[in-house]
Amino acid sequence: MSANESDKILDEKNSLHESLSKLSVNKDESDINDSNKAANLRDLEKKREDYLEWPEYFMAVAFLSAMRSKDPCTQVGACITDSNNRIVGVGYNGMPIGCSDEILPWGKTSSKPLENKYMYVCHAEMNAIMNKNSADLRGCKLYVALFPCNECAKLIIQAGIKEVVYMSDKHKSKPSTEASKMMLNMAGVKLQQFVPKNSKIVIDFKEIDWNISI
Ligand SMILES: O=c1ccn([C@H]2C[C@H](O)[C@@H](COP(=O)(O)O)O2)c(=O)[nH]1
Ligand SMILES: [Zn+2]
Repeated sequence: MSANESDKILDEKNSLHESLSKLSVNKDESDINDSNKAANLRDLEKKREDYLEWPEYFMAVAFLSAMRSKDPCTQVGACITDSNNRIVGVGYNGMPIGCSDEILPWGKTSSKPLENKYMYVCHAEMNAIMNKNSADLRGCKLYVALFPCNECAKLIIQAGIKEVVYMSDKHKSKPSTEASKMMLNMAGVKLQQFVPKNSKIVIDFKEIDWNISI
């Protein structure tokens, strides 16, 4: 055999080898794809593990409700639940029914008390209690974005709510928060700061694959 012929045979052999190894890489990829598909199908037959737990869900409802607030500084939401984990009241801070939130003030820095929001705004907890859809709230839990003020604490106690789960305690040094804590403790209302398991809970309508056109 000539040197030329032997080179040609060697080239053909190398090229065959290359094609075979490409085929085997493709086969590996397709094996991985198949096993991913199988795993996804198996997942669809099992209970989901990343669903929202009750406390996360109720606090998220409180925060969603806060998004309805027109207060430019602080939006507070509250969600009341019964012993069967049913939501029995939801509310956010806003002006009283029939009192125009276009006319009443939203500011807080006027030297005239009548020109500040504080005289008029109904607190989230008050609205959640007033909006209740069950006969009474005895033994219920209240989930709220901000630790309740002293006025809300009185309503919580009188309504028979037995536990307050709050997110922020940013006004802890205010006398109204101190008075609130004193009364809630005296009345035996359990206080628990919420520790979120999820740093984010997102509803992205565009991500939901239900053929919704946005
Ligand atoms: O227990 C509470 C305390 C306060 N709020 C509401 C009332 C106001 O609308 C804001 C507080 O306004 P700032 O500008 O932060 O003073 O929060 C409530 O709903 N519940
Ligand atoms: Zn309050």
